[in-house]
Amino acid sequence: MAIEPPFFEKYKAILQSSANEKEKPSTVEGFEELELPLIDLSHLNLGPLERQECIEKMGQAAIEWGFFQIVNHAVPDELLNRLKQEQIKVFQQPFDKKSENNFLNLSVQSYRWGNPLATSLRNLSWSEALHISLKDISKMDEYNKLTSTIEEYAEKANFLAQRLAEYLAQNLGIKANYFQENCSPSSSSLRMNRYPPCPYPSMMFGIIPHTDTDFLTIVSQDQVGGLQLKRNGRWVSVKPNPKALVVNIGDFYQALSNGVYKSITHRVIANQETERYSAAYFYCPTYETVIESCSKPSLYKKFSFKEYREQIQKDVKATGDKVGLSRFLL
Ligand SMILES: O=C(O)CCC(=O)C(=O)O
Ligand SMILES: [Fe+2]
Repeated sequence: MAIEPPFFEKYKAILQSSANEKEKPSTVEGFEELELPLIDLSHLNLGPLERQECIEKMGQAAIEWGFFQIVNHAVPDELLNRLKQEQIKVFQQPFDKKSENNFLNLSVQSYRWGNPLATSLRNLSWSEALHISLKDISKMDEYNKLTSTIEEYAEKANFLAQRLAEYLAQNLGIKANYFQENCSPSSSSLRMNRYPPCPYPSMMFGIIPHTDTDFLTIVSQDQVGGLQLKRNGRWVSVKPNPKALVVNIGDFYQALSNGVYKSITHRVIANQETERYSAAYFYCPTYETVIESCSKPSLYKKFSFKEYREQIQKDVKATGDKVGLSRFLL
């Protein structure tokens, strides 16, 4: 049975009408490949001076890039490999099974592909994803290796994300227990992405340009490459580093930091030959948490995670895409 989602059948009309369009998404070729600022977390345990330098470097990267990569992050390679193997196994199941409403006992729409509301190639992602809200993990079959691996990974990722968020907060004078008070291991989510080979890589995206709806994201990616971010008005490719995890600032940290840390637009380019896997851990607060700028005058209205999500849902329905933080500008 076929594992691939029926991209061609579903998006036939868009594919046909877009073949002649002048303005197509950018192609794979010709992007500069950059190494993200590298933060070695082992420096936090050296001396006070190295520790301070490391924290400042992280803050600087969050200001100038909105992205950095971390090594010596204490997530074992063995666990990352196991997560990838389980991820491969789950996506290799037949499409009919993946798209069942109670697949893995998760909430409806945990398994996603393409974009049900796509109106053109610009808002169509050539990928499939399992988006697991971590509060759902208790519903999954507990004797399953996928469940236990996700549980193990989520615990490590949560610990790491909280530490990163706290170090970043030190540069801004946000109170030390802010994240402990507002985030819990079950308020975050894990999105496992699979990018199948795409027959038209020059015409469409693996994931359309977006910013992340969270405080920060920790991404584990394989060596295929394709992640790009917008830097000084240009798209640049992130060079994969097998030892590193990628971290990016999300909309909530941009709002909390009053625009100091940047939630940068990023995307994934489709690849004609090779499938690609990544796993993104979204560090989020509880729904009721109200996010408010840490300094005055505030650039943004305060909003709860719930309000923000509802706004995104409205915008996606109306435009096929999320509008994001600019909705909340004062
Ligand atoms: O696949 C990647 O490298 C990034 C994925 C991503 O941006 C996301 O899931 O939000
Ligand atoms: Fe993202």
